[in-house]
Amino acid sequence: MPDTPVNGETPQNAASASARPEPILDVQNLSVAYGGVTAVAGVSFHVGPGELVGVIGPNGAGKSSTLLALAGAVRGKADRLTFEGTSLLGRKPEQIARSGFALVPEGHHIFGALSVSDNLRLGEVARRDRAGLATTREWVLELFPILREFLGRPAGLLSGGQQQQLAIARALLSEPRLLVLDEPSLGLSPTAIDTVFEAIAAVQQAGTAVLLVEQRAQQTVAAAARTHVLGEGRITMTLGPADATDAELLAKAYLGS
Ligand SMILES: Nc1ncnc2c1ncn2[C@@H]1O[C@H](COP(=O)(O)OP(=O)(O)OP(=O)(O)O)[C@@H](O)[C@H]1O
Repeated sequence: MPDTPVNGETPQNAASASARPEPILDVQNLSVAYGGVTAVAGVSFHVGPGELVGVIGPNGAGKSSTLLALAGAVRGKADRLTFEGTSLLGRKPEQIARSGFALVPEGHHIFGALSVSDNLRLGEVARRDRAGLATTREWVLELFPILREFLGRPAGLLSGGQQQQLAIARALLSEPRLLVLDEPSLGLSPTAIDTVFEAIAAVQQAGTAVLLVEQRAQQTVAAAARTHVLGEGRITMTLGPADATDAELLAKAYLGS
């Protein structure tokens, strides 16, 4: 697949833009700077309803900064930054989190002293529909059976992979329309990584849109409808599932060359 311009949308995408459904997340020309350091330099991409979209790239490419700007945790500038048609610019992280946008940040951010069950309850606080909540809880525990087994155990005693499952499960309990994951495979064993990727596929198949930031290029490209390669704050390529078997292309994408 050829390199794409800075905006990262393929020409085909651009041509069919009028035909595609309204994106759930629309990012146009997003930039993030920390003082004089530019971390994200004009990134554009979209996530359609129920789509899984990937973002890969080496350390320091600007992946986390992009997600933090979407979630309102750092201030970004953009021509357009909308979630379900509403601008995210200038909104507070807690407002964004309550609007159906769930970010699972890098690292697990679970509460180690609390039980698995109590950690899960924290994901339920904004839910008003108690009947629907019971269904979601059951679905989440089916996705991550290990959590059901350890409901009464302090979350700090779980393995890294189990803690990551807990963090994703907690986010799903808020019943987000968009689940945003920042490097969920980081530090996990190969088996735990497979479990996390299987769960992400199941989440998407259940109709939730997913924005997945990863360093596991091959698995991400295989799973996502589109995977944008980020290098030095810019989208340098956009890959499709068929590219997942092209080792040379993936290496080039990963090395940012
Ligand atoms: N709070 C900050 N203050 C100053 N510079 C920062 C800050 N956070 C990130 N940066 C810089 O911004 C650039 C992008 O960092 P970012 O964490 O977004 O990249 P990343 O692709 O997520 O990397 P990694 O995979 O290592 O997490 C890097 O040069 C980084 O040093």
